[in-house]
Amino acid sequence: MSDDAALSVKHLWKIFGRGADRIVGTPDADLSRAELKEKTGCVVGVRDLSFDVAPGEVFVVMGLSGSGKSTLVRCLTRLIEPTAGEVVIDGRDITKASESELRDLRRTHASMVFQHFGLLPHRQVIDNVAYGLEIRGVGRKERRAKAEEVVQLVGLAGYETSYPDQLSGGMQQRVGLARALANDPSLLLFDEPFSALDPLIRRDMQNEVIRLHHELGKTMVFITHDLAEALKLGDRILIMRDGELVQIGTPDEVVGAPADDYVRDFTSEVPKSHVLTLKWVMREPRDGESGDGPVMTSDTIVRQAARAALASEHPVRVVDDGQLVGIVDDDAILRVVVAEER
Ligand SMILES: Nc1ncnc2c1ncn2[C@@H]1O[C@H](COP(=O)(O)OP(=O)(O)OP(=O)(O)O)[C@@H](O)[C@H]1O
Repeated sequence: MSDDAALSVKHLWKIFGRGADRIVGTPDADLSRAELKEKTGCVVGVRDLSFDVAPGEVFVVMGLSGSGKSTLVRCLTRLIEPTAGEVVIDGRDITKASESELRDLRRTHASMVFQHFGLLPHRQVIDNVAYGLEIRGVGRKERRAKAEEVVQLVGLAGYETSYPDQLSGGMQQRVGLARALANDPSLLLFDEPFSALDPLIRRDMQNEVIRLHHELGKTMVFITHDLAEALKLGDRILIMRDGELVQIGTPDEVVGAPADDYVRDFTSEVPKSHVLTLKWVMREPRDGESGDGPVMTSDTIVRQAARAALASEHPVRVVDDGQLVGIVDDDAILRVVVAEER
C-alpha cells in the first residue's frame, strides 16, 4: 500500500440490512452473497475491497448491474456509510472524518458527477456551476470568474445564461461536469455519468473526459457497466461481481489475460487489436535472428503496428530501453486482427 496514493481503499465492506455491522469478522462474512441473505437477511454491497489509485490516474470500476459499483463510489465520500474498512483520500482517513470534515471533503476534494445531473432548474448555467462555491461562501466576483473559466473549459461558452431545460442531455451533463470542476477537486468521481445519453453524444462526452484529463491531470474514478467505455477511458480497470473484486488491470491486461470466465465473457466482443499491445503477441528472440525488422516498443497497440509490420519482410523487433525483448511475426499480428472479423 503506497503512502502517496490519491485514493487508498483498504478492506472496505458495505453490508445492507439489520445487524449488518455484526457480520464482518465472523464466519458469516465468508458466506456467499446468496447464503448470507438467506441466513441473515443482509445483502453484501461491497465485500472486502482493497485498491490504490495513483495521482492523475483514471481508474474505472466496471461490472454488471448489481455488482456494487454505485455502493462503492458512494462509500468513498460516505454518501453511503461503509460497514468496515478504510478510505484514505489525499492522506486523510475519511472513515474517521466528522460531518463537517465530510462536507468539506465533498465540496473541495472529491466532487461527484452523477448520471442524473441534479441541476437546479431555476438557475442559469453559470449559477448552477457556481452553486458549490456559493455555499462555500466564496464571494460573488470570485465565483463568477471561476464559473466562467470552467464553463469555457467544458465547451459551454455562450450558454451561461441558459436554463437547464433549454439544454440537451449532453449539454446538461457538461454543466454537471463544470459544476464538479468549479470546486477544483483533487479527485473526480463519476457514477455512470453518460449512461442515459445517446451513443454519439456519449462518445463526445467520453472524448471530453479524455481531453479534460489531459488538460487538468486530475485523478478520476469512473463507474460504468460498459466495457468499451472502461477500455477507452481507464488507465486501469477494476472489475466487480457480487460486490467482490474479480480483476484489476490495465485495458490490455484485462483483455489479454482475463482473470476468469466472467471477465472473458465481457471481453470476448472487444476488438482485440485496438487494445492489445505487442507485449501480448511477441515471442522470444532466436539466436542469429535478422536485425533488419522495424523496431517498436512493447506498449505499441497491435492495430497501430500492423501496417508497418505486415509491410516489412522481416519480423518486428520489440525493443524497450535499448533492449531487444521480443519478436513479432506477421502471423501473430494476423491472429489478433483476423479473430475480430469472424
Ligand atoms: N439501500 C440498500 N439496501 C439493500 N440493498 C441494497 C441497497 N443499495 C444497494 N443494495 C444492493 O447492493 C447490491 C449492489 O448494488 P449497486 O447499486 O451498488 O450495484 P451497481 O453495480 O451500481 O448496479 P447498477 O448499475 O444497477 O446501479 C445490489 O444487490 C443491491 O440490490
